[in-house]
Amino acid sequence: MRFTKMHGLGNDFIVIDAVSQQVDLNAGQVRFLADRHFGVGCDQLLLVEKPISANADFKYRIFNSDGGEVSQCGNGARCFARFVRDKQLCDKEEIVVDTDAGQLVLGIGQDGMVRVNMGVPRHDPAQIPLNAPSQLPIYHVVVDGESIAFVAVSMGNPHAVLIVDDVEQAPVASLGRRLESHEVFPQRANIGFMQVVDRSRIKLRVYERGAAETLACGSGACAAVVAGIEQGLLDSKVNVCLPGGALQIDWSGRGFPVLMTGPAVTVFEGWIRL
Ligand SMILES: N[C@H](CCC[C@H](N)C(=O)O)C(=O)O
Repeated sequence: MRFTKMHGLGNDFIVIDAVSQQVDLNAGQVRFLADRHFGVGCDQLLLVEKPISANADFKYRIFNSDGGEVSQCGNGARCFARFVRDKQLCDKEEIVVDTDAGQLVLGIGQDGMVRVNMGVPRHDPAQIPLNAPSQLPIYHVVVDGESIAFVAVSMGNPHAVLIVDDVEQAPVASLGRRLESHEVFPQRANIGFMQVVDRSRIKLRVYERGAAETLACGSGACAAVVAGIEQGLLDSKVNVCLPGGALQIDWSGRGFPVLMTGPAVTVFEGWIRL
């Protein structure tokens, strides 16, 4: 099976063309391919498939390194666009992809940066999903006797955003792991730790569902900007500084889509027998 190794700000992917080759992976095979010692190594594995909808060009499927299939991956969407363009699978200015959470629209600019319309964020607990009786601006859960405040939002995948004074000092590994699988999130969640630098700049670290802390999280960057704007802390155009680099996130408010712009890099091509 042919694959391409790519990354978006160090959030790395195995990308597989499942249009021109027959691909049928089970969770164990995904875990093997994602393993950084016994396999190829990646945070997520992405499949490029034939579309479901009449107006779409492809179906975009995403698997975390723990083998679980999920519905959204922002950095992966940029790599998806770069992949289909470089492989000459699609030469359209705008590429429409079906995902399990709706459609994304991808475009590659003259500067080589990739723009993604990440869709409209969802706040209803049932759509996140979140075990809460009603929609609140801030939720609280108790972890090890401490009350933790967070903003909850779905970008097609569940996110909890914590506002912290200093991301470098934030307990990303310990608290991120506990919150990721907290019972308040029936499908687990991605946990973002956001430091507001000013109204147009944040620092962010993300403990990802099914992958632990990554160098960058595209949907997490979108969720953090939405949370910051909802809390009145940010303007509509925000530079998000992640450990692996920076993304530009734009959001005009409820009912509007979140727009993400950033790089996508091909590292190497490979072939593996499963
Ligand atoms: N861990 C995420 C999927 C990958 C998201 C991230 N890599 C991104 O760039 O959005 C989840 O389980 O929802």
